[in-house]
Amino acid sequence: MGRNLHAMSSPRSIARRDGSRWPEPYVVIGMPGSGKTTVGKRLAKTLGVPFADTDHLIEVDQHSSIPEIFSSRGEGYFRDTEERIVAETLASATGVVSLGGGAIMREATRTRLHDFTVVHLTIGVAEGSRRSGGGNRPLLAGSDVLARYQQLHTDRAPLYKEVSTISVSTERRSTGKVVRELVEFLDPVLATELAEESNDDKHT
Ligand SMILES: Nc1ncnc2c1ncn2[C@@H]1O[C@H](COP(=O)(O)OP(=O)(O)OP(=O)(O)O)[C@@H](O)[C@H]1O
Ligand SMILES: O=C(O)C1=C[C@@H](O)[C@@H](O)[C@H](O)C1
Ligand SMILES: [Mg+2]
Repeated sequence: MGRNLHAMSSPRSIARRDGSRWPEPYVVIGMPGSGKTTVGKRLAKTLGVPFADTDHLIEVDQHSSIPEIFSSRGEGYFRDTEERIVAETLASATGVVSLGGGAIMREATRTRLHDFTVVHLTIGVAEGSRRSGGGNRPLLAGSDVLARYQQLHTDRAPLYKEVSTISVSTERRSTGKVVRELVEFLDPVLATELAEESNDDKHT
């Protein structure tokens, strides 16, 4: 296991590309900009399982974008909605589920996550805040992004740690590399098959 990946325990389920077995979803958590959507989508594609992103499901449920929900209803309303959507999604989803960056702030959500294989994507404060700029993240909109990102990181780091099964860095590493490492941990049989396929491709 490389220095970029730390496993706290074994995965609870094995997902196969043919869809034969994945009794419960893998859940992806991490700071804004850590790559939950990007890595989650690619991981699901590689495993051949469905992908869901609770930020997107909240927007569908509310017929509104996340910045609009924050500005018209406030953060408390957003967090209540998020807690409900995360609970519904975890109760019914299979495959890979990426959560919003702050979902783990709710104790009820952390308690639910104790039953799942949780992948924590980590990122340094400088790179994470650089990736999170722009207007689409209400908690990080405007100026002083670095200082606010640092504060969120300090507040949340112990909460991510509390619920994660495995943590992997996405700093200065391609999405493909991160996904390959995750598949080696979550489904070693598939990882070997994929490595063999890629070797065959190189020799044909
Ligand atoms: N491994 C990577 N290397 C470089 N850039 C990346 C990597 N992974 C993601 N990014 C870029 O970082 C930005 C944020 O990624 P993404 O939207 O997947 O993060 P997120 O964790 O889902 O964020 P949020 O919490 O806001 O939903 C995107 O522009 C994406 O292209
Ligand atoms: O870190 C956060 O608190 C957030 C992250 C995003 O994924 C969204 O869920 C929303 O912008 C809040
Ligand atoms: Mg996202």
